[in-house]
Amino acid sequence: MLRKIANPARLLTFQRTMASTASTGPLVRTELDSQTGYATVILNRAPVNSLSLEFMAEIIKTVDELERSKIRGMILTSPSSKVFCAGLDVLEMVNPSEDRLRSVWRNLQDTWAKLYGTSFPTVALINGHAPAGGCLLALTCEYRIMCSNFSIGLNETQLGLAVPPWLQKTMRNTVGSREAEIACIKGTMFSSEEALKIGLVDELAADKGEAMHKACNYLDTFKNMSPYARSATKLLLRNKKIEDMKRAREDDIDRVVKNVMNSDFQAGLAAYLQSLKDRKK
Ligand SMILES: CCCCC/C=C\CCC/C=C/CC(=O)SCCNC(=O)CCNC(=O)[C@H](O)C(C)(C)COP(=O)(O)OP(=O)(O)OC[C@H]1O[C@@H](n2cnc3c(N)ncnc32)[C@H](O)[C@@H]1OP(=O)(O)O
Repeated sequence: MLRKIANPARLLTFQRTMASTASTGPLVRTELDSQTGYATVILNRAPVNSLSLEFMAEIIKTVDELERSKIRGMILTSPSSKVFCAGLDVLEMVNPSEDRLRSVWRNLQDTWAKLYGTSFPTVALINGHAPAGGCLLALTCEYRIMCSNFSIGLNETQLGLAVPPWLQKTMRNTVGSREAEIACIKGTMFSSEEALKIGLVDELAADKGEAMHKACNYLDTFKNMSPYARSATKLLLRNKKIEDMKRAREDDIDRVVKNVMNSDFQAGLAAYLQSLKDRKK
């Protein structure tokens, strides 16, 4: 459940309706507490918040809007009780047109860059599983609070995908070189407790209410600090990585197209999709 806001009149909700969504309501909901200046961004693409082209475009637009609104902090979360984000929408990779695949990958790069380079402080409230692109979203935030009994990790190699350099760097920056190298190569999925142990998340919480409380505590640490000094320092730390990604982005896209258009990859993906269905039987 979302944190109760003392005065509901203070709650501003930005809502956008998106075409081609299976979710009810907008793909991304933002609730702004005007007392604190904290925005809760709720990823809302049922059933598992998988990242389609349109969903990522909506996340990017939301962050742009929040930058303009001069918020004091953002909490990124999901309305699901089981899944934070299931990663890239695997259907985007099934025999895609090359143009769409290029756009999907470009939007994933931009989603990462936009969230990684926000001027305001960001917390991922990971209230469910966060494989692959779900872990990527969490890694873009400054601070991660994870509810117990879920899993998180960059499992791309398990799916036959290479982890791109910019994402490897983000993982390295978070857990250190050795842990990142092994985790990326093996495609390890970590339990919440293991993730805490290696520093992939910063705190655990028993439930979403506790996680929200801890997220606000993190954001409160900046309450009396100059937003300029804070964000300038963050961007000095992070901008080079964003610029590096942008410089190499076309090569990155070419590599992904080659990877995904390959018939062996497509055969593996078909088997993977079947295994997702079989798990339910
Ligand atoms: C363009 C290619 C670029 C390649 C570059 C490589 C790396 C770059 C790094 C970033 C990108 C990474 C690539 C990815 O993110 S690939 C996706 C990886 N994700 C997964 O492997 C997650 C698979 N899903 C699960 O493990 C589970 O669904 C779960 C998230 C643990 C949730 O389990 P549960 O609550 O039990 O729900 P269901 O399993 O029943 O799922 C409900 C429903 O949703 C469908 N679904 C699940 N995940 C995805 C997904 N990622 N994309 C699309 N659809 C998904 C699932 O099939 C069910 O559908 P049906 O109800 O119709 O059966």
